[in-house]
Amino acid sequence: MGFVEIDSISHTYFTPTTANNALKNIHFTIEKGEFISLIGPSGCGKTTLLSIVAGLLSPTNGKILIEGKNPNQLKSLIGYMLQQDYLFPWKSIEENIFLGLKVMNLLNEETKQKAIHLLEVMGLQGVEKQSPRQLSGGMRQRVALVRTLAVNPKLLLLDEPFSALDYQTKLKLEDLVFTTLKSFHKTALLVTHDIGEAICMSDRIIMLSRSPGSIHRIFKVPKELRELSPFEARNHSQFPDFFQQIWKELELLEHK
Ligand SMILES: Nc1ncnc2c1ncn2[C@@H]1O[C@H](COP(=O)(O)OP(=O)(O)OP(=O)(O)O)[C@@H](O)[C@H]1O
Repeated sequence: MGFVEIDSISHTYFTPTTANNALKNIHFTIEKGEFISLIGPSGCGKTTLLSIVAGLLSPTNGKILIEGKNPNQLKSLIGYMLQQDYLFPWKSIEENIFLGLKVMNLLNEETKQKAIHLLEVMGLQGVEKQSPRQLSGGMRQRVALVRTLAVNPKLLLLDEPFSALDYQTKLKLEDLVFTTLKSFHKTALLVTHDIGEAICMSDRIIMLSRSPGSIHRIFKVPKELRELSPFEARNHSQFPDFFQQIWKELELLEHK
C-alpha cells in the first residue's frame, strides 16, 4: 500500500441548474518521500483534487487514504502552501510561525525553538519581531513555509506556491523547498502551471486532461534529473528534451 492512496476519485460540482464533472476516476498512489506534480490545462481539476486530498472537500465518489486513514482524521498531518502567503499582517513573524502550533495545541519551548531554527535554515534569522510588511514576497513565502513545516506535517500540499514570485526568487525558493523537503523526507503533491518547475522538483508528473478531469499520462522524471537540485536540473542536457515532450503533449490537451 502507498503512503497516499487516491482511490477512484470522481467529483461533480452541482448547482441548481448544472452538474459539472470536475474529476473522473482519478487513481494513483504516492510513496513516502515522493514528490509528485500535477499539471494540465486550466480547469482540469488540479485544485479540486488537492482540496479532496486535504480533506477540505468530500469527493462524490472514491476515497483517499493517507497511511491507511481518512484525511479528515489527520488534518494536522497535512500542510498546505498556497500562492498567497496568508500571513497575518498585524502579527509579528514569530507569532505567524507559531500560529499552527498554537491552534493545534503543540506550542511549547521545544516546538518554538524548532520553528525559530527553521527560520534560520531558510536564511531568515533575525526577522522574528518584524512585521510581514517589512519583508519581500520571497521572504514571506519562506515564512509561510516555516509555519507549514513547524507542525511537522507528513504530507505537503503545494498549490502554485511560487507563481506570484519573480523568476529569480522563484528559482531560489524551488531549490530551498526541494532541499528542505528532501532533508526531512517529506511527501509532497504540487500543483503547477510551470512544466520546468514540475520537471526539476518531481519524481513523477501526473498530467490531467479536462472535461472531465482525468489522468492523461504519468511521466517518470529521468533519474539523472531527479538526483539534482532544481537549479542544476534545469541546466542538465536531458532537461530540454523532456520539457519538449511534456510541452507537446500539453499543447494537444489545451486545444482539445
Ligand atoms: N466551487 C465550484 N463550483 C462549481 N464548479 C467549480 C467549483 N470549483 C471548480 N469548479 C469547476 O471544476 C472544474 C475544475 O476546477 P479546478 O479549479 O479544480 O481546476 P484547475 O485545474 O485547478 O484550474 P486552474 O488551472 O485554472 O487553476 C472547472 O470546470 C471549474 O469551473
